[in-house]
Amino acid sequence: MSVKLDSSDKIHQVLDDYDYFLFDCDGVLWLGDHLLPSVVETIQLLKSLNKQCIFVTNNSTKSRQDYLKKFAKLGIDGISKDEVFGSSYASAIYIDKILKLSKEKKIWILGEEGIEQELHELGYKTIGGTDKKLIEDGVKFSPDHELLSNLDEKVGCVIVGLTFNLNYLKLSLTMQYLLKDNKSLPFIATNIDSTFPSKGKLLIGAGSIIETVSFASGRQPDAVCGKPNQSMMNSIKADHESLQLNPKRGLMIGDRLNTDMKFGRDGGLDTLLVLTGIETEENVLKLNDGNAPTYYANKIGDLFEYHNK
Ligand SMILES: O=C(O)[C@H](O)[C@H](O)COP(=O)(O)O
Ligand SMILES: [Mg+2]
Repeated sequence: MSVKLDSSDKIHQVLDDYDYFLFDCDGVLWLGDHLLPSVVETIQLLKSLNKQCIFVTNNSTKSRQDYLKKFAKLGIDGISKDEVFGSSYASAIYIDKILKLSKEKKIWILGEEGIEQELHELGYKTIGGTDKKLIEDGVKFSPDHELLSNLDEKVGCVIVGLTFNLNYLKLSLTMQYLLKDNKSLPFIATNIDSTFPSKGKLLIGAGSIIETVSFASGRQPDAVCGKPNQSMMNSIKADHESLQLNPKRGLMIGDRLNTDMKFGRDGGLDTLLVLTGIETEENVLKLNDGNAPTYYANKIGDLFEYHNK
């Protein structure tokens, strides 16, 4: 049964019990560009107590560099690039270190800038993505579009993530590359999140876009790099030996059960679910012990607000 963090005593105990606080972003720190209450104060409190704060997001639309700008813009200071892990970065590392794709090859992207930047940083050339040619206003889609019949022979891999500027041409080109060479190009998905939490509304998530091209092409992704996949957890543990040695000194904080909470649990960490994103208290209370988060709270800011009571 999950313990609700709704008193100063419980919060003080949590602050004593953990040295590493792994934060999900969408639905925990913010909703879009809307910062959630007492987030800045909570991170300042944890840093003042010499706690390690690490940010682990499945949102592939931004690179780690872009997230540093967003943190600063929202007043969350003192965050460094090696404290940020995103599914765009995890996917780029997968293509480079696991697939070992030649830098002679190009990568077709159905996604936003974050994926482009992380791949470019590793020396890869990309096509698709934010290419303006693919979002020509007022241009009626034609199956005879020259790009559909002139696929780039240098493309060696397809990656799909959350795409805000989505259209039929991009979906169709992605499908052509997934079918190319007898369906032999590696198909990488950034994350499985079916929905995207925004202020006051739930939007379509990366997972739903990936399912669209997957269903159409008759292919399942060869790899899904975001949470709950442990690749980001292994990178974090590789950088933080004492967490590797004692994962129980780590607390994974998130708003989604099938990504964040599973990611933490599979990594051997304890887990805290906050109710400012995808899940409801009702969802949590009906869970059996095996899948129930260690703790839950109304919002992450309660760590600060109850600490000061
Ligand atoms: O659709 C998506 O990609 C997700 O909703 C979003 O990215 C979740 O990001 P996170 O909560 O892991 O920061
Ligand atoms: Mg989230």
